[in-house]
Amino acid sequence: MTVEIVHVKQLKKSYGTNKVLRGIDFTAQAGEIIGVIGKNGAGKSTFLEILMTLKTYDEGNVFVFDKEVRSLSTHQLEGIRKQISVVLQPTQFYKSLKVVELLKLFKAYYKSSVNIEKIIADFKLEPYRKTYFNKLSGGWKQIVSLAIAFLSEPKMLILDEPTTGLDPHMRNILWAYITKYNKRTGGTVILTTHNMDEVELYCDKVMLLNDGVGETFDTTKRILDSGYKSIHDFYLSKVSM
Ligand SMILES: Nc1ncnc2c1ncn2[C@@H]1O[C@H](COP(=O)(O)OP(=O)(O)OP(=O)(O)O)[C@@H](O)[C@H]1O
Repeated sequence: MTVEIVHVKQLKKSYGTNKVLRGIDFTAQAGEIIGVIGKNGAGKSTFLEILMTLKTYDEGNVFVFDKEVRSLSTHQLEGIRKQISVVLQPTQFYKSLKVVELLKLFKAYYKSSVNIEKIIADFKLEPYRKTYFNKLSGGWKQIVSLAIAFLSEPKMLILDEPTTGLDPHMRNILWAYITKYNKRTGGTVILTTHNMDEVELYCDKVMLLNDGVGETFDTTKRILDSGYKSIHDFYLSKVSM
């Protein structure tokens, strides 16, 4: 049986006169890993922020866990947000804490049963456990932010360009974690990336945002079976500069 986690119908969103989303249809079933792709400025982050319930929209319907986001009270929104994890930009607050302290703090906040030592091992954070967050390099800050996102054992994880700025080993570590989390908990992952190889390797489905609409929304396998050599080729043939 499939369980629908997100259902979007004819979603429209403008910033002033800039019509960014012009009628998006989209669904995410429990357990899917979906890659949202498209050129710079296509509206990927805007779309994800609407799914995170952080941004308002102008027209259409957005259902998350079967609830229409627009009609929810603040209290109901909080209930939904508890089940979603997102990677937000670290705040000033992070700076004064060591990696292990941050993880412990968020574990307590989320009332998570995840083992901190396992997270430290999985994300290769052992050498940095006592390093202050603000002394970490950009890529390691990102890894810590991602580790925090996994701490809550979310039903849905929304990641905006999670691998940008990570070296090849760290990308592999993150993808290994995402796929393990997905298999173990059946959690749904929706992410944006400009790396088409990652989409091809790890995503069940692909949503191509182009000119404000979902030009293609299909399984990675069907796209490849339809004759494209790779998702990279598919992207280049569909999207002009
Ligand atoms: N808060 C905002 N106010 C006004 N315009 C915005 C705002 N956020 C985004 N935009 C505009 O909306 C369009 C889509 O931006 P968005 O960041 O969603 O695209 P993106 O596909 O994530 O881009 P990238 O791949 O470069 O990160 C762009 O033209 C951008 O300038």
